[in-house]
Amino acid sequence: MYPDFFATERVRLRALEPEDLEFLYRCENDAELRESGNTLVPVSRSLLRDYIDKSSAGLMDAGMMRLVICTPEDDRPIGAVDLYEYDPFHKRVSVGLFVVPEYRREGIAADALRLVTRYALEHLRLHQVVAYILKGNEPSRTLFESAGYEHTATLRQWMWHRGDYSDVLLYQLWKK
Ligand SMILES: CC(=O)SCCNC(=O)CCNC(=O)[C@H](O)C(C)(C)COP(=O)(O)OP(=O)(O)OC[C@H]1O[C@@H](n2cnc3c(N)ncnc32)[C@H](O)[C@@H]1OP(=O)(O)O
Repeated sequence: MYPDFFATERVRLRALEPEDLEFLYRCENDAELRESGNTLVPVSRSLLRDYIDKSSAGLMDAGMMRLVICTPEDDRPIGAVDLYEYDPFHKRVSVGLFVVPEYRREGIAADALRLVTRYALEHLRLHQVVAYILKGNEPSRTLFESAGYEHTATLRQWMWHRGDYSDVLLYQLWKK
């Protein structure tokens, strides 16, 4: 049987819907997520509405895609996983994800990361998936290592984080 790339018993990954606007708005303007990302200004609802409209283009056309992480029972959005920096020549893509605090430590991110990695390598037939993790982000390091990613390089002083430049660790998982 062909694998289901978008569901486990714990999570379902689905495309963005117009109804996700308020969830996205909350997350994009969340202080914790902002500090681990590259957002410099508050994100407006109008910008996000446009983003949702265009999100159906898919990874191959848009170079990026966001999947909403949901509870399988009621489709409630509890996180998101992004594939971005898609490179069709070198056949690689970057991955990033978050889970809302109320649903953490339940294996949600572990399932979502495994699903999206498998989707990228098996269904899209990419050669590798890459992740950039702030050096101090221990939960994420363990999460990615458990999913089979290897720490292969360190980008020194790569991101401004909490008043100082922080190293960023490059994690890679490639087809062996
Ligand atoms: C490339 C990147 O995307 S890096 C940025 C990642 N995103 C963020 O840092 C945003 C804020 N943080 C979060 O959204 C969440 O804490 C995440 C995504 C890091 C983890 O989400 P969760 O759903 O809680 O992770 P999950 O429950 O699947 O944990 C998987 C494993 O990761 C590790 N882990 C997760 N959270 C923690 C923690 N707080 N402390 C230590 N280890 C942790 C553990 O090994 C865990 O397995 P275990 O519970 O069997 O010990």
